[in-house]
Amino acid sequence: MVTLLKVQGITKQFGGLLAVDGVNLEVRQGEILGLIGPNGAGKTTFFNILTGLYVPDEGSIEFEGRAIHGLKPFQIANCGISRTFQNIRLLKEETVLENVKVGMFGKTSSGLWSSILGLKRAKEEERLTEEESLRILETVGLKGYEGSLAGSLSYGNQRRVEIARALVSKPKLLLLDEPTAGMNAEEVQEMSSLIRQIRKNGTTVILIEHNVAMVVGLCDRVAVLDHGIKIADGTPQEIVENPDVIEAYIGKEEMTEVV
Ligand SMILES: Nc1ncnc2c1ncn2[C@@H]1O[C@H](COP(=O)(O)OP(=O)(O)OP(=O)(O)O)[C@@H](O)[C@H]1O
Repeated sequence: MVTLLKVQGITKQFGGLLAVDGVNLEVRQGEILGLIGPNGAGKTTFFNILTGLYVPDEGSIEFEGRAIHGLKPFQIANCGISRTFQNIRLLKEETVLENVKVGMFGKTSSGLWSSILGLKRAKEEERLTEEESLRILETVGLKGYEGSLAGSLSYGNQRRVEIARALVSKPKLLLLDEPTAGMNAEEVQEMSSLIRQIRKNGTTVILIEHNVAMVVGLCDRVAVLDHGIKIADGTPQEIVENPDVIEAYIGKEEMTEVV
């Protein structure tokens, strides 16, 4: 399988704390990779490094063979990496459609002045963005919600809007930071189906997730962080049987439930 993302020796320190410590990780095109680990293990910091919010102290990141560490967030987004956040970040007083269209920001080629002056090219881009946003809303199961205020939607549906916003720019790699946080069992099932659909449509996924049963059922491979160090990487079955993982993270009882 083709390697999409290759991370080598990535390290990030905050004061005396090594939040991410020499992490190596390869992500293959078309896979769903789970990233798990206890609270404070460095998972979100790792996403922040991948997306350019943090510059790593050491290490390299290649995306499709091109070095991307040190690039600005918008440059990394333009390479085809998109994300959602742990805490829902929507414009709650705006419509669902407007929220999704925001995901195209920086992608359209018409400049600010063309937009303000309503030039033909800007209008055409606006129409295409709207069309694509409506298509993505249908993919994530929100057809008919485009005119609703984002803040009026259920928690689960707000998460879908966030995912739609991340997908509208047609990313090659989607990073999902705890997409099922606060969801009930039915919503978790629906989220798993949506992630499978996203992969089927051609997007590779890295998923930070605390719900181990979901990770085991959904992911092709799982990587485990503990205190910033990657302690394991393998198939879900290998991970749930790995003694280091059991000790560091989940505890024997919980692990046996999902094996
Ligand atoms: N900007 C920052 N400044 C200082 N410390 C930070 C910063 N960002 C993260 N940290 C610290 O780095 C460590 C890793 O945090 P991170 O949020 O990456 O963990 P996590 O695995 O995502 O945890 P959780 O599962 O709770 O979301 C934590 O100790 C955190 O307090």
